[in-house]
Amino acid sequence: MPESVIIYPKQDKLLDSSIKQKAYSFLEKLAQDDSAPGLHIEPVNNAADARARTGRVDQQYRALLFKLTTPTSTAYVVHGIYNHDDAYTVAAKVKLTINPINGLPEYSETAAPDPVLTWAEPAAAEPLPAAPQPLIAFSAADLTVSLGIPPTTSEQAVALTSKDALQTFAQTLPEWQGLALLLLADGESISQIQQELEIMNRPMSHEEAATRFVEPEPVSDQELLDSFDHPSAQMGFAKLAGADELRRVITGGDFSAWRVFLHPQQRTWVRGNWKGPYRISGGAGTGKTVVVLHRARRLAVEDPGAPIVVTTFTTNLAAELSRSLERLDPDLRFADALGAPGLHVKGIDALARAVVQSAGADVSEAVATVLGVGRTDIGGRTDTDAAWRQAVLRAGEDLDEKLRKPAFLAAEYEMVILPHRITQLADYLKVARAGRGVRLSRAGRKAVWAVVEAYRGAAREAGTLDFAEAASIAAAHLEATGDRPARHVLVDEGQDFKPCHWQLVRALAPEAPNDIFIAEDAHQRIYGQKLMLSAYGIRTQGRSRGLKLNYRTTAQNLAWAVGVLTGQEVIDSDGEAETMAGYLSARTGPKPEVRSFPTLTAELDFAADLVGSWVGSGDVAPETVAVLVRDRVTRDRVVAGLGERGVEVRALEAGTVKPGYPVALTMHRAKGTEFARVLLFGLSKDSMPMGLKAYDYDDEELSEAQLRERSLLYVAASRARDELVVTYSGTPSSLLPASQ
Ligand SMILES: Nc1ncnc2c1ncn2[C@@H]1O[C@H](COP(=O)(O)OP(=O)(O)OP(=O)(O)O)[C@@H](O)[C@H]1O
Repeated sequence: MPESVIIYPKQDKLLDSSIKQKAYSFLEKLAQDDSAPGLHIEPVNNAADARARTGRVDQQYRALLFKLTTPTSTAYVVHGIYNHDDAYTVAAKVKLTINPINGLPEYSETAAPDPVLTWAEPAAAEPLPAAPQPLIAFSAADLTVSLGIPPTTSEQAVALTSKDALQTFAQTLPEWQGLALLLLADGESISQIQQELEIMNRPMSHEEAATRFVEPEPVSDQELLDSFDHPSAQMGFAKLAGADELRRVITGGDFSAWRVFLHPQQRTWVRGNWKGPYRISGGAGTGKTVVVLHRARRLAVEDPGAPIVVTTFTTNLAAELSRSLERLDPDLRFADALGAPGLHVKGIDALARAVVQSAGADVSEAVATVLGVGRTDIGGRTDTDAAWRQAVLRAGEDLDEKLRKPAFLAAEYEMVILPHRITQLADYLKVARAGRGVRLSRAGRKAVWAVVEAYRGAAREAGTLDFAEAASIAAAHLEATGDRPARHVLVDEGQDFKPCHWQLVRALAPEAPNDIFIAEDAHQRIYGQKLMLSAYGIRTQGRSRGLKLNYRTTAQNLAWAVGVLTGQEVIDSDGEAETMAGYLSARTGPKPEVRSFPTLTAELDFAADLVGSWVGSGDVAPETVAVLVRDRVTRDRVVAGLGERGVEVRALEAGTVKPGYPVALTMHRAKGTEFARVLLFGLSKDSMPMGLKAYDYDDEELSEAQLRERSLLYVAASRARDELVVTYSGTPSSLLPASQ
């Protein structure tokens, strides 16, 4: 019995939770055998389209489908799951057709459109200026004949004058149309949009187009089926071949299932070939990780013998990348050992450690290059903060009082001394300290160097290395031996990498086409300091225009998150100002709520009620609800406080989110994750910004540290897919954006 292809609409809210399970099992059976008894796949009397079929989901619900039959396959396009009678009413109106201008599949309604327009502009929301400026600078006819946006939609779109109304309107349209309108309103030209969406227009007059939209030309099932392969069609529909893929996407239920389908813009980065390193940038949730995953897969499939490294800043994120790659393609070949064919997915510090360990006794030479004295007892890990304090006590008497801080010393070490492989005072006295805020006189440098020698001496005695030293030594080892254990290196969350990490990335792969691919967002820099990639041998070949479309968060959550960074200058790793202009989301939802409480107890009471109601609603899986906090102490307080109030929440440290319970985690731990509903808890003046005193030795470093705290709040807020609530007790944090 031949399996059917299911073409499924990519809509979050297609199915309500009460019907989900039944709908899943109906579609699974349909994919396996459309003649199975119980499915009742039947043509519809009086249907607008002869391809319409209904299927029995249960006693109450019917699926409305469009059946496409070709000599080699059968496909069902799912229109929706409806109450029994509604399915027939919809079937009487809707036709599956092909857009006469651009060839994309679409539904057309035979009856007049519903006069109740939910997207209508709110009358009182904005004072009406004498002549309101339209947001879209093109005529309705242009939108129709050049892009294929239906005439009525085009007329409505060009009349809109408020962004909110456009946003709401865009949501009611097929995804490619909504996106095209948002991009037009953002100032893009029609030809830019044609390129981005990879659409061509069949030339015709406006009159002819208007007729074609009302009376579409007949199209064959084969043509319709093929039209779903168009990249822009894949924005709105998922073509699922066979029960396995269906199960992965539908019952998988998690957002990452959508990673299977790429936006045309993303495909360019996945498929592109470049002579050397390439870097993409984009705001939170714009699909950078998705690009990295798909590109890694593409390289692994195209070049099966190649050792490929996929790396990121933390071990947790690396584990997540590895799981996502397995989900994306269960047949991918993974390599446990660095240098073996296949995908080797590891955090950058773990990679450094692996290189150092595998070097055996030979590592001594690289240790000497970096630290001045060769040794092989390097198994331990230096506790950097304590070690710098000790070194200051031992040798810091000449060091300016305000520079005796671990934060200053660690930054000087990681940003200047290690990357330049400085092992002697004479070299430190000469080195250019580009990019460092603090000025140092000759005597100042001598005083710093004395502390560095004490730091290194203590680590030598203890047999330890710190993370930056390990990365530096790993890079030096690979450089010296000429060993290049990877053919391709892909980096996610590159904004947090430190100079030694980049030196290691460079040393992992030989300079060759497609050697290094980097995804980063300078706005999310929460660990590192700004730097120039070119200083570490990574010269990116022209920078890719940043990704702008946010797939994760609603426009409302996005606006709040962006508000946290408004007015801040953020520099990317080519030394250029990174902009958030044009960053947009096509999804809408409730406005984030900021709630103030007189006491922590009251804040916890509210948090317990809120989290309890989110979980109790059954709209979302419990593990997609998260409480994000600034530090571990608050996290544990939330877990205990909510527990006492009868709401079980699990603290998330290492490992993955387990199903069944909401989670509480620090904002740092939340990097790279996403949740349906997020509570940012404890956003009071005393808890955020945190730890700035450590940087008060220099104004520039202090403002970088402040920016990192802002970025951290931006990271946290941009984890929220649908709903975001922010609470504090007492005085609010100064980082909260002014109410919008
Ligand atoms: N083409 C796409 N279609 C639908 N959803 C997508 C697409 N690309 C990405 N997404 C979804 O958008 C969300 C964000 O993607 P991703 O994690 O790759 O973004 P990111 O840019 O790496 O975010 P961050 O920088 O915040 O970690 C994910 O849920 C992802 O599955």
